[in-house]
Amino acid sequence: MDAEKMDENEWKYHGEGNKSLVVSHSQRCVVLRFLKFSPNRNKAPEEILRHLQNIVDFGKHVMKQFFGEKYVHYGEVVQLPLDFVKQLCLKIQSERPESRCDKDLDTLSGYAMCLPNLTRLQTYHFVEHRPILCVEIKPKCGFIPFSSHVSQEIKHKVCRYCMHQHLKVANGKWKRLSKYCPLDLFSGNKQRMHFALKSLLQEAQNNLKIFKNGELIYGCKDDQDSLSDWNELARHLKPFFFPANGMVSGPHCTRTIIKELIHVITMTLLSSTDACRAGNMKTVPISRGRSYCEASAFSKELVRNGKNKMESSGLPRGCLLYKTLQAQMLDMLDIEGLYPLYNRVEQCLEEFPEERSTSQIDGPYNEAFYEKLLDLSTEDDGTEAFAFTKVQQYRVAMTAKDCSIMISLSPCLQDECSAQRPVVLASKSRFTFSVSVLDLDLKPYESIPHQYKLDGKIVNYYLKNVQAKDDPVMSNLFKENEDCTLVLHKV
Ligand SMILES: O=P(O)(O)O[C@@H]1[C@@H](OP(=O)(O)O)[C@H](OP(=O)(O)O)[C@H](O)[C@H](OP(=O)(O)O)[C@H]1OP(=O)(O)O
Ligand SMILES: Nc1ncnc2c1ncn2[C@@H]1O[C@H](COP(=O)(O)OP(=O)(O)OP(=O)(O)O)[C@@H](O)[C@H]1O
Repeated sequence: MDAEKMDENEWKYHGEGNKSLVVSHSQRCVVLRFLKFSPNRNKAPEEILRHLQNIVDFGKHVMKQFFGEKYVHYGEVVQLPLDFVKQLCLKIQSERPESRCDKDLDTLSGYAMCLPNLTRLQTYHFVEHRPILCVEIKPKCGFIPFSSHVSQEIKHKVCRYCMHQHLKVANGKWKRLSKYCPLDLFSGNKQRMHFALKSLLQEAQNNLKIFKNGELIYGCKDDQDSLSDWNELARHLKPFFFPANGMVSGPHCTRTIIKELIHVITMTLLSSTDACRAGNMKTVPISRGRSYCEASAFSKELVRNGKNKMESSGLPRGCLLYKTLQAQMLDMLDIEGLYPLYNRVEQCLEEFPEERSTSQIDGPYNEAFYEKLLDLSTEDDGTEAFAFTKVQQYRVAMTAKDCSIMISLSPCLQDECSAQRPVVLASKSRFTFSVSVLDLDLKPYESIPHQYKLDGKIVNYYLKNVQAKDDPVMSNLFKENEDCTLVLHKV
């Protein structure tokens, strides 16, 4: 990128989350990712540079090891002319969703990250000219805590996402409850995965977005503003899935196209396209915890239909969902077991402030940082070293619980075949595809007390307002099925 020749008119607003804002280049397949801050909380340019460099290093030296080279695009830090950033900020301001405007784009440092535009690219080095469809999923936490530190039984039965839904609707963040349950998506069972994906399509919230040729065509722009018409989506998808035939439109056609989409996403999510270093390490306890969530609409439906076996086929070891789950499971103690260790770290830092840098809390996130994450013991020997390791593992797990998966699909012909590019088949079409993971910024050490409080709030709200009203017959039925365990392959 030639910093001298930056022209804000070549860039457009692409999207944003809570901490960063992304603009895409209109011709080239790259995006710029800027940090955002609350007004008047601007940091010194050197601090921002270090923060961004930390994000890149964390992707490069840590998350790449967990997820595999092909799945992680860590990009690079770039320095941009301040004038360009200021003009860009003015240009995109009107397109920003209101709910995200509590934070401002950093226009003072001139630093940003440059990344491949994953909604338009199949591989980093490949510029695509053919149409491209991209599905972004933020799957959230895919397991139920197995830690003995958990104090409320409900946390062993209902997953955090399903409990949190009730609090979010009560707080007005979303209008309706979603039927999506991450445990269904992470089950590896196709029927459960289909149900999870259909639920995401019904109520996308901030967990699903669909892009066509880099433009958002489905999902939330804003808490208030969402593109969620299935007929409209089917109209966009039809040329991808039924390129040759003139299927009539209507509800049947829409359903068929949506089914095709769900099938293709499931297959790509189960595909193994990369190997990684952490794949060889003995990771997290397997076959622990429950493999289904009592609140999942799928589970409830099965029980209602008198079926007492919850299928959990297990995820193939090489697929991105499996790797995401393994990284999430670095949270072995649950926030309830972790919080006392955080306090131990705090006490240590008070006495020995220099430990903050020795223990790499604020980086550098290098090979040494990664190596320290590999100690999976859960026996507390009372040392500070144990506490530091568990705190860092927890931060990595939280990052994996909040990342997004990007699946890009590009139609290809039958005779087009490449050893490097996997292919997924639909009934009447085929696609080359790639799967990537994004938003791999290490969660801050300082957010741990917030996590602890939020966990309490979510559980208490659920116990008071939801579980108390639930049918007791239902929970008795579930008791009969408690032998189901998480079936993951041994490593
Ligand atoms: O705590 P959660 O599960 O609500 O996750 C937060 C997300 O809310 P969600 O539930 O996905 O709607 C939240 O997403 P939204 O801003 O609500 O779209 C952020 O991703 C937040 O991360 P950070 O503080 O920006 O680093 C996320 O916070 P972390 O918990 O990952 O720190
Ligand atoms: N490399 C990329 N290519 C294409 N789109 C991207 C890329 N990186 C981010 N995006 C888009 O920008 C949105 C916001 O980015 P991101 O999730 O990194 O923001 P965030 O503020 O860190 O999120 P959070 O709210 O989870 O903290 C994403 O949901 C995605 O749609």
